[in-house]
Formats: sequence, C-alpha cells, structure tokens
Amino acid sequence: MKVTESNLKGCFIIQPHIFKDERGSFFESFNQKVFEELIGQKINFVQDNQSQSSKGVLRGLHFQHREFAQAKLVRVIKGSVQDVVVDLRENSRTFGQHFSIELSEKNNTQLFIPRGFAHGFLALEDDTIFSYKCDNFYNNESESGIIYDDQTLSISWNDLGTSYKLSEKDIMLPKFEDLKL
Ligand SMILES: Cc1cn([C@H]2C[C@H](O)[C@@H](COP(=O)(O)OP(=O)(O)O[C@H]3O[C@H](C)C(=O)[C@H](O)[C@H]3O)O2)c(=O)[nH]c1=O
Repeated sequence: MKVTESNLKGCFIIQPHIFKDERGSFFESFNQKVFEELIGQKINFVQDNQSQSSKGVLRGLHFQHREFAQAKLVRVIKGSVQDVVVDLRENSRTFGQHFSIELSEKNNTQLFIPRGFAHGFLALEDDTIFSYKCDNFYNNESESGIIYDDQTLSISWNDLGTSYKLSEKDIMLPKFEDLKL
C-alpha cells in the first residue's frame, strides 16, 4: 500500500497493492492496522455507504457540522469519478482550498478525507458505484454543504459535454461565503 499526502494536510491518497494472477486480482481494500500506521492516527469507521450514479451525476459538496463531522475513506468499485474535497478547517492554512483526483475501478485509488472537509464527486461513467467508510454516523439535522460551482472555490469540474445532474437539495446549497460553520 502506498500513501501520499495531498496539498491539504491530513488528506491522503492511498494506492493499495494489487495481487494479480491467472484468475484475476486481489487487494485488501481496508486494513485498520496498516491504515493507522500509514496515516499516523487511530481511526474507527462505524458506517459504510454505497451509491450508484449515472454519468454526469454530481453529488455534493457535503459535510456534517461540528461533533457530527465525518472522516471518510472513499473509493470507486465500478466506473470512475472526479472526487473533490474542500478544506473547511477554520484554523487550517489551506482553509477554502480544494483537492481533486480521479478515482476509478481501474486505478483502485482511495482517498482519506479527514473531518472538517466538504466532499463531492462527479460520476464520469454510467453505473458508477461509489463506496466509502465514515468514522461518524449520518446525522441529517447536521448536514450542510456548498454549491458545486461556487465562484470562490473555483473548482474546475470535468466537462462531460452534458449538463450535470444534481439533487434538488444540492441545487439549493449555499455559497462558500454564506456558510455558517
Ligand atoms: C449520506 C446518507 C444518506 N442517507 C439517505 C438520505 C436520503 O434519503 C438518501 C440519499 O441521500 P443523499 O441525497 O444525501 O445522498 P448523496 O448525495 O450521495 O450524499 C452523499 O454525498 C457525498 C458525496 C458525501 O460525501 C456524503 O457522504 C453524502 O452526503 O439516503 C442515509 O440514510 N444515510 C446516509 O449516510
């Protein structure tokens, strides 16, 4: 397993070791002991989520407030996504900055997103299966987010030649400047 830190402190890119043979391939998608040693902190994931999206679906940017904040370990089982995280840690020197990476069934790359980040992704293929671990439970009342095309964040989402498909909730998310953290 290879781990590199992104430009946002505490956000790690993880490349698992893939064992290949004549039958196909195998890799440990999560090993708590190895993971904690590599990122240098204890983690206790309590909830696994999975979503399926057609090409052009954009989910996010989402986060849960304060004590309900979630660290996430995200990966793509089928298809591919442009994954984007935004640093919302108010004492962080990279507050408001984002990191974008392609996660896919081909590259098996995973992203560890610490608490205090907003997260979203754009599905780049039909029938993309996105799977992730959270270290805190879902809490609907504490949910918030930022509109995906916020001018301040200036995230350049991949141009798929079609309009993006967002939920009613996500279309109404606030601007970064109007966030109440
Ligand atoms: C997140 C979540 C949702 N739900 C229910 C609530 C809704 O009835 C339904 C769909 O939820 P939502 O539209 O918020 O799903 P996504 O747009 O994929 O949300 C996720 O999108 C981005 C990428 C994230 O990182 C978050 O984990 C999460 O906010 O599942 C649950 O029951 N439990 C949950 O943990």
